[in-house]
Amino acid sequence: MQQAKIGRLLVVGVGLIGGSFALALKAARACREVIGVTSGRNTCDEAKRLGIVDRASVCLEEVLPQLEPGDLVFVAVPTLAVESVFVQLKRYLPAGVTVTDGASVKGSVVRAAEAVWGGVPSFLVPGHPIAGSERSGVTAARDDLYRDHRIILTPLEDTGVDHLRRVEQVWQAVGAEVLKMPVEEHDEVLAATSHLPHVIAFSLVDTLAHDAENENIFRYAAGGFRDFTRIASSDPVMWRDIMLANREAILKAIDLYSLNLSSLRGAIAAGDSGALMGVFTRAKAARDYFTKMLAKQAYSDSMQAQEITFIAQPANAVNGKLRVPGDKSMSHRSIMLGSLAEGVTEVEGFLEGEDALATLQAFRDMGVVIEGPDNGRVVIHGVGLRGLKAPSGPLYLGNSGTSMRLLAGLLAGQRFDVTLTGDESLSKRPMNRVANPLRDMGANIETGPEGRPPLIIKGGSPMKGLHYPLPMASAQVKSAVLLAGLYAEGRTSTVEPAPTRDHTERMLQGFGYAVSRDGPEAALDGNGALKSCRIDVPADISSAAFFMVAASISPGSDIVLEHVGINPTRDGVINILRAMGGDIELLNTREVGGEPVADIRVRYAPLRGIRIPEEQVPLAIDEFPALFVAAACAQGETVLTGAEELRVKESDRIQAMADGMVALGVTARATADGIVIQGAEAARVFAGGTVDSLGDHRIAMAFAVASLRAKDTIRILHCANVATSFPNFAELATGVGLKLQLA
Ligand SMILES: O=C(O)C1=C[C@@H](OP(=O)(O)O)[C@@H](O)[C@H](O)C1
Ligand SMILES: C=C(OP(=O)(O)O)C(=O)O
Repeated sequence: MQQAKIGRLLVVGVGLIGGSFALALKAARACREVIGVTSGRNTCDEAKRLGIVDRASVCLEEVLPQLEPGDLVFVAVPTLAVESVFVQLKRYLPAGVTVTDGASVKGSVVRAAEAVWGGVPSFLVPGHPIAGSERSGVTAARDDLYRDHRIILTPLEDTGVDHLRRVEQVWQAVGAEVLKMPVEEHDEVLAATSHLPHVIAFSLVDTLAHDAENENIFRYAAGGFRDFTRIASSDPVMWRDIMLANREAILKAIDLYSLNLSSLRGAIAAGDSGALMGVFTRAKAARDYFTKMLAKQAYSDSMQAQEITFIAQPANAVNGKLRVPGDKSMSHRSIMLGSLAEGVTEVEGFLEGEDALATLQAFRDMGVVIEGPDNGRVVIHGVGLRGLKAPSGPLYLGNSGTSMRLLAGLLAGQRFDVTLTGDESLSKRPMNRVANPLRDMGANIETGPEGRPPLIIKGGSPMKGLHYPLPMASAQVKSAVLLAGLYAEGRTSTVEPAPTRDHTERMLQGFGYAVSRDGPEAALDGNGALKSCRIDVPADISSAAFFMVAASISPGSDIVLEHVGINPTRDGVINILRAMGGDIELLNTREVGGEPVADIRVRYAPLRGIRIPEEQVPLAIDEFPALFVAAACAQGETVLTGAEELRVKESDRIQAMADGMVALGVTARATADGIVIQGAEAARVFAGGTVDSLGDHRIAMAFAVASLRAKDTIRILHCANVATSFPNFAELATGVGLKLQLA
């Protein structure tokens, strides 16, 4: 049985909010008695009959003196009636009793307290449950109204620590999540998210109800009207009070909304289809995002937002045909170049993973109309090289290094200022590798300490072409410089120390922008134009790699990966697995939209350890976590060198994989620029155990694949970011034979 959190509960106002609190506390056995105070005898009787209160009274001053230290008073009357309750509390409330409230406006509660006590007393903890319904009154009370809902408390400087803790504990006892916020912030947030929608719903219904045609309007009103206006059935007194109590913040919200409504009116009047699509696609994306957040699915803000653990039980083989999601690198670039093109670009096969969605959202935030994604289809209404608009706030790029580095280049030559931010992992990644050459081109860019994000880019800097020999083999750096070159005076060229993925060069050419390529050098002239086109994004070889390794290490496996991009700057995983003895066949090889594509058949074959040729490293840079699992299952030693770049990915992938493999009983030793792995021939190479993916999608998926040769269950921590590159990994993996569960 749950321990009582408080002594007695006195609910002042036994309606939906107060009554539900009383019922929930009783259900949680968090208090020993509930006393209700209501304004009418009938409500008292009803509250007792419904079992909401143990006893009830219409007279607050009669009940208050009976309270003792440790008891709690919950004031749940309409906002403007709070002050009269406080007057009584001042006279009759015994010391040691805690008071909280449920009013929707906190500024007015604080003002009422100041009027009565001359300040906010330490025992008063203003609060607001973000739960409710259009129903009101004692009969609407429910014991689960607050379960999984948020409660905002707005404690003040003088609020007593014990009182605050008591209020927090009772809300938690009824299953609510407690947040804290300053009073002013609460009132502004609520004005926008709750009070304004009520104003609009009341006003819409009132407008239509007074129309001469109202009968027809209500008779034929379809689902939309019903959904939209549900809240106009709410309690008028409560809402009148809220409007008066939070007047300033609500007026601000109404003014902003009126401005937007009148510009939407203007767009409709002018037949401006672009402006209408802009508003509607942005709003749809925002609404979908919000639905995903409520469903606790990640979207651009994954690591902190949720915890996912993979539980991978030993499995035997993978079999079947599957198409993994679209290529991440190409998906990013399709949005970037489509936005800068003139005309409408249609993309098929777009990766609906968080990284690519972060890029998409960034361009929406800069005024580009983008329809979709809808089953991998995206339609981008390009604005031309000079058509981006200043975003209203920082561009948040989640976990995506590619988004931040390529955008840095593309935005360095704009006329507006912009700040690029990211999640905890991205905020630790080095950005001077792009900031330095961009500064050499004339850009004004500041980074955080040690060259880490955020990137603060000041617009209006004239850019000039640069010849840039890259200090490291990085497609992101190469692309950032070339994209900045689009805005530079004269010619910009890059020379890479080893071939890296060339999607930027290929796709620019697909958009009709001339890029000259000569061995390691790529060059373009600034101030040209991109012409819209169609893009077919093939399946991502980096995602396919997990299944290539899965099939290679588990006897009896035979798998076909359909429509995979096999660009020669990305095919290191095929070359390395083949060198280890892997059985990989490329079927139906073809060219789609300027990129080579094939169906890849992989069958089990015994692998042997190798010294991985350094020239393969950039061609397989993202596939090493999976390849290390293959190495652990190969006969003999595998040695990787020249791969120090792996240390600055979403995690330090050398250390993360070495630690995880050692935890699973494999002999692996991290070196400064690689790893040495002793392969084992046993049927079950990996012991069971727990490994930490450190929030790195590729580490998480690699250890899931290891379960095919594991003795016991592998638990993989912090796997939410798998959604950045491969949102349906678990579903596809279990479909072909892995035994993977999410917890
Ligand atoms: O340009 C790209 O799309 C990418 C380049 C690579 O990064 P580096 O350029 O840092 O090697 C790769 O690791 C990343 O996943 C995607
Ligand atoms: C390194 C990766 O991506 P990014 O640099 O875009 O975060 C990756 O996907 O493995």
